Amino acid sequence: TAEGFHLRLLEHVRKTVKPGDASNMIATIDNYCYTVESGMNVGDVKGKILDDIVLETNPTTVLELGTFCGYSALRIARNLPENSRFFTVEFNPEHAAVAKEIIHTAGMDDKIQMLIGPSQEMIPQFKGMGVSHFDLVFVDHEKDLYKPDVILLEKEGLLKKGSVIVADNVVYPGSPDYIDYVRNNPKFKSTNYMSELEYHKDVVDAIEKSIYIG
Ligand SMILES: Oc1cc(-c2ccc(F)cc2)cc2cncnc12
Ligand SMILES: [Mg+2]
Repeated sequence: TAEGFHLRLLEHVRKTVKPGDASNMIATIDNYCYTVESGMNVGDVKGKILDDIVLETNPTTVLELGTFCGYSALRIARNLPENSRFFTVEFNPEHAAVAKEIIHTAGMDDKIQMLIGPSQEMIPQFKGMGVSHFDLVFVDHEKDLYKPDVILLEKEGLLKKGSVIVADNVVYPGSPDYIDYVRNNPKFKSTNYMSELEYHKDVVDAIEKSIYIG
């Protein structure tokens, strides 16, 4: 069962990974998910779309909602310029503990700051941490929180003209209220990137990129 996936993945990583190498960690996680059991990481196919958007945006301040095991945190951090600030929020302490070890083993501690707690409580704290706004936000947590959290980010003044919101799973499992909100909101310009569910070629999923125009 998916229950305990993070612990089985961590055991596999401890036995096989080459420390200090983020790309090797990413490949190791993908290989485990293709050959042993799939986890809810964004994966390599949608991960490439995410990589391209990060490289195109070249963000200096980034937020991820939904760390899980740290896979997408590594994909994002790997493509950030020097002296950028990257925060990732995870509410599940067991997942966060696995992510912390995976990020540490990959040698990316100094690029990624993990916060453990509910996104609705974490988001109001960023101004006080010296964050003026986020250039890019990757939304990949509880699908029912996509819309309220993006609304909260705007309310907190954490979006600026040109800020990019990248949302995973807008088809499967789907976040219909978020898609409806962001596509019908004149403050956002959205693009859909059709793809497939991680590690499942036969299941359709998509990434939505929404640029905040304020
Ligand atoms: O990318 C994702 C995929 C799935 C998921 C659900 C059901 C299923 F059968 C397969 C995969 C769940 C997620 C929860 N949070 C963030 N991302 C997720
Ligand atoms: Mg996802």
